[in-house]
Amino acid sequence: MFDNQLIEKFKTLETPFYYYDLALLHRTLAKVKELAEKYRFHVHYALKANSNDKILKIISSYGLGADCVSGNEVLKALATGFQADHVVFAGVGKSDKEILTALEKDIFCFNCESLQEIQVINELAEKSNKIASIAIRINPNVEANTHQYITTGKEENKFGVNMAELNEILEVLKNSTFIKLVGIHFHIGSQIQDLENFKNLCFRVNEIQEWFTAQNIRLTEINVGGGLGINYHQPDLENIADFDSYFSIFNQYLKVKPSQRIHFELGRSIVAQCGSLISKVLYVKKGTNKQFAILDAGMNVLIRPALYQAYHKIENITSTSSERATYDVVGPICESADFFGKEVSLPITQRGDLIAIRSAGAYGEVMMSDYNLKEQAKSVLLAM
Ligand SMILES: Cc1ncc(COP(=O)(O)O)c(C=O)c1O
Ligand SMILES: N[C@@H](CCCC[NH3+])C(=O)O
Repeated sequence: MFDNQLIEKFKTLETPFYYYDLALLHRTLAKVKELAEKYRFHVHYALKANSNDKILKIISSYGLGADCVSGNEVLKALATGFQADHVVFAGVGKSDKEILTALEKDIFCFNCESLQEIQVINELAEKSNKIASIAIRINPNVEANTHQYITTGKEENKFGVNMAELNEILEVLKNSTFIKLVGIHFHIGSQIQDLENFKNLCFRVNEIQEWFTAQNIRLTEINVGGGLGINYHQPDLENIADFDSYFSIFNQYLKVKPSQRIHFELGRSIVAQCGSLISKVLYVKKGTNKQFAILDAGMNVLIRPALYQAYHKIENITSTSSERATYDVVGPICESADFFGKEVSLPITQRGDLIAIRSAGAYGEVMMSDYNLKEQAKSVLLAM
């Protein structure tokens, strides 16, 4: 992944920084585009995974739509080249201001997550003199087999509405003259590696579609969300996610009518592998039973290990030692949760070595904070 020329370049840069391999991003997007065209699927990139301007401009240049979860994401998507009529807007807590922004910009569709939200959108659309297209986000109650914090499609999650609420929602929609129901939306969770879960989602969507047909409601847009997982353990072996298998499941198992369009909202699988957090070893400290490699990046720069006990592959990219030792790789923040990996085997590591924390392109830079008033990491984008 990192050749000598790149490592020499890294040595000249101030750490920590997020490095993005743009050549890999382009290859990933070319694959997604090829399959989307093959199956006539509509893929929206989930901005929440990474909203770096340069990355967004590259993604929009492949003709993808945008999946946004705030008014600011909607504005950012438009500013970076996504077309308004390819923007979907989800979120359990859309503020009035955000809804008005999205109405003003004539986005494609609101993914609505409650009866209350539908009522507010109707009122605001009337005031704005617009008709809002909406999809109802339904909890399919399908297992995602992922971390509990990133499971979203179960009845106990705060997202979407449950099937039992649909009759009441349809009643409200009858009187909501400034709303047009165009579709249904699902998202069962993130970092899903067992593709069986998506197959189960298809079966559930088929049942739910039958329910709508029985109510005599015609839907044109079926949005199955995102969630395709990536290989955090072997990023070089599988640097492009298995989009072939993923899309072919939906092609095979989702029953669609000729007038219907299938939408996806992919985040992690598009940007995770092209990003690495590059950090410098400040100190190697010996504890009673272990040694710590203390980096200049902490949980404020990449919070995933602290928040979800997430695994990221850690590499010492400058050590020349052929001997190895075990280190807890930690950050400088005043929290015991501030670690990137425990008992990590690395070549003998010294002050000044550069450490790469891999697969950090998704939910890395976007979740950065200035906790402890530590400096935030910059981003370095190269197509080497
Ligand atoms: C509604 C919705 N759509 C899309 C995504 C993107 O998911 P992922 O990055 O796992 O593809 C998320 C995040 O989980 C989400 O909540
Ligand atoms: N932030 C999470 C993913 C959240 C997905 C958004 N619904 C992660 O780092 O894995």
